[in-house]
Amino acid sequence: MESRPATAPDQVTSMDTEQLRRRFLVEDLFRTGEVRLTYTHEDRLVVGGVAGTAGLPCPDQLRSEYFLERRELGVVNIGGPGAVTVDGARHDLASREVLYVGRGARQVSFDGRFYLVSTPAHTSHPTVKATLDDAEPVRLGSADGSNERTIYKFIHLKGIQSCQLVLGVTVLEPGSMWNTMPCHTHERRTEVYFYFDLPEADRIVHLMGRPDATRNLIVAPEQAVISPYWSVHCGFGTRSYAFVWAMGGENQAYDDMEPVAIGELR
Ligand SMILES: O=C(O)C(=O)C[C@H](O)C(=O)CO
Ligand SMILES: [Zn+2]
Repeated sequence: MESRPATAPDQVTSMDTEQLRRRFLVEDLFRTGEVRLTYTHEDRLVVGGVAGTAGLPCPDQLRSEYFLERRELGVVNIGGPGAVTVDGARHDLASREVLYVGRGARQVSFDGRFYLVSTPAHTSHPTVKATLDDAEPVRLGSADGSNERTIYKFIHLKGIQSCQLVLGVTVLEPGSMWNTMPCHTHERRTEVYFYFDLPEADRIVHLMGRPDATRNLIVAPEQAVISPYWSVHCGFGTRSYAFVWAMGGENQAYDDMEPVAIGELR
Protein backbone atom coordinates (compact mmCIF):
# COMPACT_ATOMS: atom_id res chain seq x y z
CA MET A 1 0.00 0.00 0.00
CA GLU A 2 1.35 3.38 -0.98
CA SER A 3 1.42 5.93 1.84
CA ARG A 4 1.14 9.72 1.44
CA PRO A 5 1.80 12.42 4.05
CA ALA A 6 -0.66 15.16 4.94
CA THR A 7 0.05 18.57 3.42
CA ALA A 8 -0.13 22.07 4.90
CA PRO A 9 -1.60 24.66 2.52
CA ASP A 10 1.56 26.81 2.44
CA GLN A 11 3.58 23.82 1.12
CA VAL A 12 1.57 23.87 -2.10
CA THR A 13 2.90 27.28 -3.13
CA SER A 14 6.31 25.83 -4.00
CA MET A 15 5.14 22.56 -5.59
CA ASP A 16 5.58 22.05 -9.30
CA THR A 17 3.19 19.99 -11.43
CA GLU A 18 4.89 16.64 -10.71
CA GLN A 19 5.05 17.29 -6.96
CA LEU A 20 1.37 18.24 -6.89
CA ARG A 21 0.43 15.10 -8.81
CA ARG A 22 2.53 12.81 -6.58
CA ARG A 23 0.92 14.22 -3.43
CA PHE A 24 -2.74 14.64 -4.44
CA LEU A 25 -3.49 12.54 -7.54
CA VAL A 26 -3.91 8.76 -7.24
CA GLU A 27 -3.21 7.50 -10.75
CA ASP A 28 -2.61 3.78 -10.84
CA LEU A 29 -5.62 2.22 -9.13
CA PHE A 30 -6.42 -0.74 -11.39
CA ARG A 31 -4.39 -3.83 -12.27
CA THR A 32 -6.09 -7.10 -13.12
CA GLY A 33 -6.19 -9.54 -10.22
CA GLU A 34 -5.07 -6.97 -7.63
CA VAL A 35 -6.52 -4.73 -4.94
CA ARG A 36 -4.41 -1.55 -5.14
CA LEU A 37 -4.52 0.75 -2.11
CA THR A 38 -3.26 4.23 -1.23
CA TYR A 39 -3.21 5.46 2.37
CA THR A 40 -3.34 9.19 2.96
CA HIS A 41 -2.56 10.71 6.35
CA GLU A 42 -5.29 13.28 5.56
CA ASP A 43 -7.91 11.93 8.01
CA ARG A 44 -6.34 8.46 7.41
CA LEU A 45 -8.49 7.66 4.38
CA VAL A 46 -7.57 4.67 2.23
CA VAL A 47 -8.60 4.68 -1.44
CA GLY A 48 -8.31 1.70 -3.71
CA GLY A 49 -9.24 -0.05 -6.91
CA VAL A 50 -9.98 -3.66 -7.84
CA ALA A 51 -10.08 -5.20 -11.30
CA GLY A 52 -11.03 -8.86 -11.74
CA THR A 53 -10.91 -11.36 -8.90
CA ALA A 54 -8.98 -10.47 -5.75
CA GLY A 55 -9.21 -10.43 -1.95
CA LEU A 56 -8.88 -7.38 0.31
CA PRO A 57 -5.36 -7.60 1.79
CA CYS A 58 -4.26 -6.33 5.20
CA PRO A 59 -1.22 -4.13 4.56
CA ASP A 60 1.47 -3.89 7.27
CA GLN A 61 0.89 -0.15 7.71
CA LEU A 62 -2.48 -0.86 9.41
CA ARG A 63 -0.86 -3.00 12.15
CA SER A 64 -4.05 -5.03 12.38
CA GLU A 65 -5.01 -8.68 11.98
CA TYR A 66 -7.38 -7.97 9.08
CA PHE A 67 -8.18 -4.83 7.05
CA LEU A 68 -11.54 -4.06 8.68
CA GLU A 69 -10.47 -4.74 12.29
CA ARG A 70 -10.69 -0.97 13.02
CA ARG A 71 -12.03 0.33 9.69
CA GLU A 72 -15.16 0.57 7.55
CA LEU A 73 -15.33 0.36 3.76
CA GLY A 74 -17.39 1.81 0.90
CA VAL A 75 -17.37 -0.13 -2.39
CA VAL A 76 -18.69 1.35 -5.65
CA ASN A 77 -19.19 -0.79 -8.73
CA ILE A 78 -17.73 1.23 -11.61
CA GLY A 79 -17.88 -1.61 -14.15
CA GLY A 80 -20.45 -4.15 -15.38
CA PRO A 81 -22.22 -6.68 -13.12
CA GLY A 82 -19.95 -7.76 -10.26
CA ALA A 83 -19.98 -9.33 -6.81
CA VAL A 84 -18.44 -8.68 -3.41
CA THR A 85 -18.32 -11.52 -0.88
CA VAL A 86 -18.16 -10.55 2.80
CA ASP A 87 -17.46 -13.38 5.28
CA GLY A 88 -19.14 -15.87 2.94
CA ALA A 89 -22.19 -13.72 2.01
CA ARG A 90 -22.27 -12.78 -1.68
CA HIS A 91 -23.59 -9.35 -2.71
CA ASP A 92 -24.28 -8.87 -6.43
CA LEU A 93 -23.74 -5.28 -7.54
CA ALA A 94 -24.83 -3.70 -10.82
CA SER A 95 -23.03 -0.70 -12.29
CA ARG A 96 -22.98 2.34 -9.95
CA GLU A 97 -24.37 0.35 -7.00
CA VAL A 98 -22.73 0.63 -3.59
CA LEU A 99 -21.88 -1.76 -0.76
CA TYR A 100 -21.03 -0.54 2.74
CA VAL A 101 -18.97 -3.04 4.75
CA GLY A 102 -18.84 -2.44 8.50
CA ARG A 103 -16.00 -2.80 10.97
CA GLY A 104 -15.27 -6.41 11.93
CA ALA A 105 -15.75 -8.16 8.57
CA ARG A 106 -12.77 -10.49 8.27
CA GLN A 107 -12.79 -11.66 4.68
CA VAL A 108 -13.76 -9.51 1.72
CA SER A 109 -13.27 -10.61 -1.88
CA PHE A 110 -14.19 -9.01 -5.18
CA ASP A 111 -15.12 -10.12 -8.67
CA GLY A 112 -15.54 -7.11 -10.96
CA ARG A 113 -14.31 -3.52 -11.19
CA PHE A 114 -14.70 -1.56 -7.96
CA TYR A 115 -13.54 1.67 -6.40
CA LEU A 116 -12.92 1.51 -2.63
CA VAL A 117 -12.78 4.09 0.16
CA SER A 118 -12.09 3.25 3.80
CA THR A 119 -12.01 5.33 6.99
CA PRO A 120 -11.18 4.43 10.61
CA ALA A 121 -14.23 3.15 12.53
CA HIS A 122 -15.00 3.02 16.26
CA THR A 123 -17.95 0.60 16.07
CA SER A 124 -19.61 -1.87 13.74
CA HIS A 125 -22.52 -1.00 11.45
CA PRO A 126 -24.28 -3.64 9.31
CA THR A 127 -23.07 -4.39 5.80
CA VAL A 128 -25.66 -2.89 3.40
CA LYS A 129 -26.06 -2.77 -0.37
CA ALA A 130 -27.77 0.19 -2.06
CA THR A 131 -28.99 0.76 -5.60
CA LEU A 132 -29.37 4.16 -7.32
CA ASP A 133 -33.11 3.97 -6.40
CA ASP A 134 -32.20 3.71 -2.69
CA ALA A 135 -29.92 6.75 -2.87
CA GLU A 136 -31.32 10.22 -2.23
CA PRO A 137 -31.10 11.98 -5.64
CA VAL A 138 -30.58 15.76 -5.71
CA ARG A 139 -30.75 17.53 -9.10
CA LEU A 140 -28.48 20.55 -9.33
CA GLY A 141 -27.25 23.02 -11.94
CA SER A 142 -28.59 24.24 -15.27
CA ALA A 143 -27.93 23.74 -18.97
CA ASP A 144 -26.70 27.31 -19.41
CA GLY A 145 -24.26 26.79 -16.50
CA SER A 146 -23.11 23.56 -18.22
CA ASN A 147 -23.49 21.85 -14.84
CA GLU A 148 -26.74 19.87 -14.86
CA ARG A 149 -26.10 16.89 -12.62
CA THR A 150 -27.65 14.49 -10.12
CA ILE A 151 -26.05 13.85 -6.75
CA TYR A 152 -26.84 10.39 -5.33
CA LYS A 153 -26.13 10.16 -1.61
CA PHE A 154 -25.52 6.58 -0.49
CA ILE A 155 -23.63 6.56 2.82
CA HIS A 156 -24.76 9.60 4.86
CA LEU A 157 -26.74 10.64 7.92
CA LYS A 158 -30.16 9.75 6.40
CA GLY A 159 -28.93 6.81 4.31
CA ILE A 160 -26.61 3.89 4.99
CA GLN A 161 -25.25 4.31 8.52
CA SER A 162 -21.49 4.47 9.10
CA CYS A 163 -19.02 5.72 11.71
CA GLN A 164 -17.57 8.57 9.67
CA LEU A 165 -17.61 7.62 6.00
CA VAL A 166 -19.88 9.75 3.78
CA LEU A 167 -20.09 8.65 0.14
CA GLY A 168 -22.08 9.33 -3.00
CA VAL A 169 -21.99 9.39 -6.79
CA THR A 170 -22.61 12.43 -8.99
CA VAL A 171 -23.65 11.93 -12.61
CA LEU A 172 -23.36 14.76 -15.17
CA GLU A 173 -26.05 15.15 -17.85
CA PRO A 174 -24.85 14.84 -21.46
CA GLY A 175 -23.50 18.25 -22.49
CA SER A 176 -22.83 19.34 -18.92
CA MET A 177 -19.15 19.53 -17.97
CA TRP A 178 -18.79 21.39 -14.64
CA ASN A 179 -19.02 19.73 -11.24
CA THR A 180 -19.29 21.51 -7.91
CA MET A 181 -19.31 25.08 -9.18
CA PRO A 182 -19.70 27.27 -7.12
CA CYS A 183 -17.23 25.24 -5.09
CA HIS A 184 -16.51 24.86 -1.38
CA THR A 185 -14.06 23.58 1.21
CA HIS A 186 -14.72 21.40 4.30
CA GLU A 187 -12.97 22.75 7.41
CA ARG A 188 -13.78 19.53 9.30
CA ARG A 189 -13.24 16.80 6.66
CA THR A 190 -11.05 15.40 3.91
CA GLU A 191 -12.75 14.56 0.61
CA VAL A 192 -11.63 12.38 -2.29
CA TYR A 193 -13.07 12.64 -5.82
CA PHE A 194 -12.78 9.64 -8.17
CA TYR A 195 -13.66 10.34 -11.80
CA PHE A 196 -15.06 7.57 -14.04
CA ASP A 197 -17.30 6.88 -17.06
CA LEU A 198 -15.19 9.36 -19.05
CA PRO A 199 -13.82 8.15 -22.43
CA GLU A 200 -10.15 7.12 -22.36
CA ALA A 201 -8.98 10.05 -24.50
CA ASP A 202 -10.79 12.68 -22.38
CA ARG A 203 -9.64 14.44 -19.23
CA ILE A 204 -10.96 16.32 -16.21
CA VAL A 205 -9.38 19.66 -15.30
CA HIS A 206 -9.69 19.47 -11.51
CA LEU A 207 -9.20 22.63 -9.46
CA MET A 208 -7.62 22.30 -6.02
CA GLY A 209 -5.85 24.53 -3.49
CA ARG A 210 -6.91 27.38 -1.28
CA PRO A 211 -9.75 29.41 -2.80
CA ASP A 212 -7.42 32.41 -3.24
CA ALA A 213 -4.58 30.33 -4.74
CA THR A 214 -6.02 27.56 -6.90
CA ARG A 215 -3.96 25.03 -8.84
CA ASN A 216 -5.08 22.47 -11.37
CA LEU A 217 -4.59 18.75 -11.92
CA ILE A 218 -5.26 17.12 -15.30
CA VAL A 219 -7.00 13.87 -14.38
CA ALA A 220 -7.45 10.80 -16.59
CA PRO A 221 -10.45 8.44 -16.27
CA GLU A 222 -10.46 6.27 -13.11
CA GLN A 223 -8.06 8.43 -11.14
CA ALA A 224 -8.70 10.00 -7.72
CA VAL A 225 -7.83 13.38 -6.18
CA ILE A 226 -7.26 13.89 -2.44
CA SER A 227 -8.70 17.16 -1.07
CA PRO A 228 -7.42 18.23 2.36
CA TYR A 229 -9.71 20.41 4.47
CA TRP A 230 -8.26 23.65 3.05
CA SER A 231 -8.68 22.71 -0.60
CA VAL A 232 -11.49 23.48 -3.02
CA HIS A 233 -12.53 20.50 -5.17
CA CYS A 234 -14.32 21.04 -8.45
CA GLY A 235 -13.64 20.61 -12.11
CA PHE A 236 -14.78 20.34 -15.68
CA GLY A 237 -14.52 17.51 -18.15
CA THR A 238 -13.73 17.54 -21.83
CA ARG A 239 -16.85 15.28 -22.01
CA SER A 240 -19.63 14.32 -19.57
CA TYR A 241 -18.63 11.90 -16.78
CA ALA A 242 -19.52 10.65 -13.31
CA PHE A 243 -17.57 10.77 -10.07
CA VAL A 244 -17.56 9.25 -6.60
CA TRP A 245 -17.12 11.70 -3.73
CA ALA A 246 -16.22 10.38 -0.30
CA MET A 247 -15.37 12.08 2.97
CA GLY A 248 -14.05 11.30 6.41
CA GLY A 249 -13.45 13.52 9.42
CA GLU A 250 -15.14 15.37 12.22
CA ASN A 251 -18.82 14.98 11.27
CA GLN A 252 -21.12 13.53 8.61
CA ALA A 253 -23.35 16.51 7.75
CA TYR A 254 -23.31 16.74 3.94
CA ASP A 255 -23.89 20.48 4.02
CA ASP A 256 -21.10 21.24 6.51
CA MET A 257 -19.05 23.14 3.95
CA GLU A 258 -17.61 26.61 3.47
CA PRO A 259 -19.10 27.94 0.21
CA VAL A 260 -16.76 29.90 -2.05
CA ALA A 261 -18.30 32.53 -4.33
CA ILE A 262 -17.07 32.25 -7.92
CA GLY A 263 -15.72 35.81 -7.74
CA GLU A 264 -13.51 34.92 -4.74
CA LEU A 265 -11.51 32.33 -6.69
CA ARG A 266 -7.96 33.24 -7.67
O1 LIG B 1 -21.47 18.01 -8.15
C1 LIG B 1 -21.38 18.39 -6.97
O2 LIG B 1 -21.64 19.57 -6.61
C2 LIG B 1 -20.94 17.40 -5.97
O3 LIG B 1 -21.08 16.23 -6.20
C3 LIG B 1 -20.33 17.90 -4.71
C4 LIG B 1 -19.89 16.77 -3.80
O4 LIG B 1 -20.98 16.03 -3.42
C5 LIG B 1 -19.14 17.32 -2.63
O5 LIG B 1 -18.12 17.97 -2.81
C6 LIG B 1 -19.63 17.00 -1.29
O6 LIG B 1 -18.85 17.63 -0.33
ZN1 LIG C 1 -17.09 18.74 -0.99
